[in-house]
Amino acid sequence: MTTATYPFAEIRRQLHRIPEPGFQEFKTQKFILDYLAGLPQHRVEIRTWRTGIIVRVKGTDPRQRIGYRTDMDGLPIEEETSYPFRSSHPGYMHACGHDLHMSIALGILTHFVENEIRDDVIVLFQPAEEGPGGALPMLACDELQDWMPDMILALHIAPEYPVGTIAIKPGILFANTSELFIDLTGKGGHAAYPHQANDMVVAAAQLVSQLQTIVARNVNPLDSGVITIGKIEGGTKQNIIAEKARLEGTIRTLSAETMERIKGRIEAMVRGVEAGFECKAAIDYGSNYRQVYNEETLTDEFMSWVRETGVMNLVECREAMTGEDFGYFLEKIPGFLFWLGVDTPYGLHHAKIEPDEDAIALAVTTVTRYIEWKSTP
Ligand SMILES: CC(=O)N[C@@H](CCC[C@H](N)C(=O)O)C(=O)O
Repeated sequence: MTTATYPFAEIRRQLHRIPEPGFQEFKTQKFILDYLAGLPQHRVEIRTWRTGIIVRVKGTDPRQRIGYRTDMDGLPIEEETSYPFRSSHPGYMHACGHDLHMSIALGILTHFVENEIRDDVIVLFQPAEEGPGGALPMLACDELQDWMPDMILALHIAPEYPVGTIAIKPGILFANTSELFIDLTGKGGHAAYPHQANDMVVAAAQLVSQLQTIVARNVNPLDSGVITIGKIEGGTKQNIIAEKARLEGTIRTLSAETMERIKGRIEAMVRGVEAGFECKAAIDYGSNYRQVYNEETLTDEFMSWVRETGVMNLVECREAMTGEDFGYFLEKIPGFLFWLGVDTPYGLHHAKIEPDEDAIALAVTTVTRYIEWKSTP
């Protein structure tokens, strides 16, 4: 961790203390609203939507609305960083950088409150990116309709790149995602009488192993897919045969066709487990996110601008199997998302991740300069 004194790093630390689940970002929303209340009000209009916030920074002679979006929610992870400003919410942590994303959004917004710009700048604080997904309902909400941006951008922290790096590519950047929940119900019983029960721990174990064959055996090796089961629950006590088990996971693909193929194979395997173990199974796909697809013209232009200005180092990266509901914004509005290097040995969703806060000021400078450039007559 650096000892950055930049004010938005301090804001990030305060936000880091209060990670909240999707659509429960009440303290986060209040913190941001309190901050916004301290800004000169004649340049801003503020609307709330559920736990989200939409801010319009008024341009002097607006010809377009330029959007910038940040996510807001934390993750159910018990923090293990060395920070003195660790999460004050037991079992919750900002482990995906949304605290940095929000502080950068506030830095950008503050810049345009203090420095006039021709066009309107719309800053979106979007809840529930980690699930169940705030982007789709936010896009449909009444509060956004007359402020809908003409172009939009966002960033995501990237642990693997040095500070001062932007990594991006035109076209697909993040995968299609689908959550996966499978509930198995059999017959419980005494541990010593397996012949009188249907053990759902054994059924779940077999199903997890079978699911791992789908990408290896059913997906074209030249295509990409991931099935991760991140959580298994089952049973009640060590000497009771489990009546119920639940698998929770996520599916990732680079194409909609592969997503359908994988879901078809999951359904077939689950039917097989039902028959084989004489149990009942229910599949729920939870929330699904569209791929993040960077609009080619704007992305190429942004990449050239970064190279020419030298504001940061530019890396043309490969696509990743991460998901982001910002993909829904990009389906409707031309724009792009880029990775922002934060140089930490621990990856996203890790309890020890400590992003380098020097990236915050660099991101604010880069995005504000870019928006100013796009807004120049
Ligand atoms: C950037 C990032 O880590 N995003 C999350 C999005 C989660 C989508 C959904 N809840 C799922 O688990 O499928 C990710 O895990 O990639």
